[in-house]
Amino acid sequence: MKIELIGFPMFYGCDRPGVEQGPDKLRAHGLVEIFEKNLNHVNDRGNIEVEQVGTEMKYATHPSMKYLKQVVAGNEHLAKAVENALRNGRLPFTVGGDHSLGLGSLAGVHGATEEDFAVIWIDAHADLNVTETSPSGNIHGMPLGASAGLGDEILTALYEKGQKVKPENIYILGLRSVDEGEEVIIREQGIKIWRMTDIKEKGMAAVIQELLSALKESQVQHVHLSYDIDSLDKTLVPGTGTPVEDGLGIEESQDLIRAILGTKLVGSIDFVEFNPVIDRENRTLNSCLTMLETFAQELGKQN
Ligand SMILES: NC(=[NH2+])NCCC[C@H](N)C(=O)O
Ligand SMILES: [Mn+2]
Ligand SMILES: [Mn+2]
Repeated sequence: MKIELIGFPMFYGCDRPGVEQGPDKLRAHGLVEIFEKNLNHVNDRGNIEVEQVGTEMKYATHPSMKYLKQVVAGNEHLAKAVENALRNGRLPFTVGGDHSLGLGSLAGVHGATEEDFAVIWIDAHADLNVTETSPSGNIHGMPLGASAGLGDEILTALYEKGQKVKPENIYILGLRSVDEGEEVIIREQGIKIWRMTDIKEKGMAAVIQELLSALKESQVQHVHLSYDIDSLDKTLVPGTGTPVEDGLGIEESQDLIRAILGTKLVGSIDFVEFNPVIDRENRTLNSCLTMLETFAQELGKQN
């Protein structure tokens, strides 16, 4: 298993500075070494270039989608990097930055894979908004919807025109903050979800079984795993822009990650929304390092 680490230092998608420091903060605390300890081939290709602009650019390209041009430009670069990594036989592991990077990541996966692939989105939020349903205008609330071909063409046509992933191949886990418009999209598109209430009711083991059997049935050969750290309970991640209570515990999250990676179908990963500037007592940093260690260990078993 060869890993390509990609940093995506962007805050434009969440409109909250600090999250762009996530990749370098994690590097300073051993990100690369965590992977090297567990895997033979790790290439840190550094950070994707992100244009630096001031707040006057927030609504310069669109009346409600913030920093639209900058988000699109950065994600076009990311898509290329992800596609290249996959074509070179590596697993792209993209570290954010805000979750708008799902746009570039999924576009890159779509570019490199011939067949349908699945997306597992672990998140307190659905990130399925379109311009009309978004309560904030923050594009990090839209990447999954746009990748499914919903909403404004500027986002759906990013990197390549059209839908990147079929709604029937989307699985969201950890949900507990879903906007009204997103609820409608989930229903209409038949997107498979497990809310925190489902996880608490059934237990993580049962949810994992449901997820794995649905995946198996779909027969996809590539799974993209997008991990938003705000899926964890807000007490574990004070350093994230949109924390939500009643989230996953570390062990639950580790069980889930181990089971998903255990399928050996995961070919690309995102790790997003760590904002070191608003962290408290390094709680979020430590949660991130613990989870990254779990990712690395499990990927290491795939040799
Ligand atoms: N990737 C995230 N943390 N997304 C949070 C999105 C919050 C809210 N649903 C919005 O669209 O503004
Ligand atoms: Mn998210
Ligand atoms: Mn989230």
